[in-house]
Amino acid sequence: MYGPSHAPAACCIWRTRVSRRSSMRRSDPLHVLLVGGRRWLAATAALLALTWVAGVALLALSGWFVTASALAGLGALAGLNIFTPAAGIRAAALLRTVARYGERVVGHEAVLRRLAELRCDAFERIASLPPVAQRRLRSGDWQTRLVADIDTLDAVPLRVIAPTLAALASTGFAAALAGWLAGWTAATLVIGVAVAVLCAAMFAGRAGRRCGEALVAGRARERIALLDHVDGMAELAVYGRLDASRATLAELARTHSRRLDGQSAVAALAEHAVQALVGLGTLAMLALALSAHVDGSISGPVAVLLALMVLGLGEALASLPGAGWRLGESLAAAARLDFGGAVLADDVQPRGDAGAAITARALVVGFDARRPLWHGLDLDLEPGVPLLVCGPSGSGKSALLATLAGELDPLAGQVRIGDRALAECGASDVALLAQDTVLLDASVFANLRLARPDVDAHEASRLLLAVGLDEFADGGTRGLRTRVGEGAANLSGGQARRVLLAWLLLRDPALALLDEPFSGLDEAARERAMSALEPWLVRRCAVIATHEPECFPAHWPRIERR
Ligand SMILES: Nc1ncnc2c1ncn2[C@@H]1O[C@H](COP(=O)(O)OP(=O)(O)OP(=O)(O)O)[C@@H](O)[C@H]1O
Repeated sequence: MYGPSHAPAACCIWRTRVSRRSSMRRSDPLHVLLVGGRRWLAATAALLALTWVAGVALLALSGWFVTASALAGLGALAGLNIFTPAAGIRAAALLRTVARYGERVVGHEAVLRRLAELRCDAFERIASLPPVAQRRLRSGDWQTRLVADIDTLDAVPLRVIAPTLAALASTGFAAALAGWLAGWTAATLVIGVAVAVLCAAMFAGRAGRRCGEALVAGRARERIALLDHVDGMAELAVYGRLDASRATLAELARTHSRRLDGQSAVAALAEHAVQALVGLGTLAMLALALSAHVDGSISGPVAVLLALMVLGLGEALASLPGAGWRLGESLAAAARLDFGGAVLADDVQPRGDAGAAITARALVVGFDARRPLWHGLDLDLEPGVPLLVCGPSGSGKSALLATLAGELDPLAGQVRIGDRALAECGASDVALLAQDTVLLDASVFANLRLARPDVDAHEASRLLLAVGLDEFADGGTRGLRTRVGEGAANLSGGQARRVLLAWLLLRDPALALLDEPFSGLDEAARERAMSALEPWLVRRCAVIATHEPECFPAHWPRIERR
């Protein structure tokens, strides 16, 4: 309502959520993904290496067996031990299938768990941003960060780190086998092929990084524009800008698909380069092995085994360029989840600010500098002396509260909490109960736990009783687990308001801003809620916008705009 972004309103209740996570989880997402899940990642890489080694063994052993059978001829076949190689081939085939299945299960289990954690972390970060910083994020932007950017990160463990480690292990295995069977020249050739593919991967990585960065930024721009278009459709139609907005969207989509084409071209080029290098490597190994066979140092079947082993290694090496070009996209996505060094609610300056004074100097409030709603307002708020803001409907009471909460930029002047400017304060410093603050479609208890995650059923029930919601307290007719429904459809307006009051009482902000806190309550409910609220209000600075100043103690100061 008060700015370009929907995030503040949507996150209003979430913003209070206090993280109890370890400091590791607050570091950058790649660290969380790789260090936090290192055991799973190691298991994934090991299973992938096993898959590829089994693949190499399968191809090489099959080649050896077919060649040995062919060379032995029909007559001598009876003398050839076919059982050991056949068992080896079957074992390699079975191992390859089982290891591949295990790699998929372990890898995805690990990554999906980590992505879920990252998503919660990112949500907490956005919700904990000071309102001023929160408003800088457009709704499409924070949705892109929470969904698409986090999804992009799954490439790092699954398509970058695990395949690279597994490709190195497979190369090591193939080089060792080649060295054992045909000497150091064959081993060097295997390593040479791997190094050549690695160079191609680095080239693809450099090209892909630029492409990936542009893709991530473009995707965010496209989603922001799309949501702005859908949200503002009525206004765009009224001002005749619908076609222009559609054209912008189409242009963004075209640019995005051009970038995707560019990325596919890099991937295809890298894939062909790997196939060419592996093909050349296979031919080189065949030539080397045949010359060793002519020398008599290795048998014919072993020569074929060596050549096919290089061919089999191609599957492992083919993953390297993909790892390179995906890294750019993932790094760009990870950078977008940094939120400019945003801090979580409990990272913000040590609290104990609950007793701090709030000052506003020469504050000008409004939506239009030519018609300010409040002009040159000076406020000195002391804890224990709540200020009532009165005035007729539309006079700017909510606008003043939104400005004090940092959700609406002042037209001039500034607000300070203690010795800090409002922009430096964390979301936990200010609690705004706006007229449109909503409950989430979850249980009453879950909604209360958003204010303080460690609150127990006993404490939650105590507060619900205090605000007159006996039916939702533990053991009440409906109970704490009552689902509030979408838009609190399962609750009356007065009940929803009192759940929000209980939610507010669980918080400990330096500045409490209440907009018509008792709307929808009858006199008895209002009096009960007031007696719960009053001791909480007088422990901090508070500003209350109201049409009913007579509901509050007569000695509380008030300002009025007519
Ligand atoms: N986003 C906005 N952009 C422009 N003007 C707005 C916006 N939101 C509110 N206004 C206007 O600002 C004025 C003050 O609105 P505000 O909601 O602060 O009044 P209020 O005193 O809180 O009213 P009420 O008592 O009915 O809640 C109104 O004229 C309103 O139409």
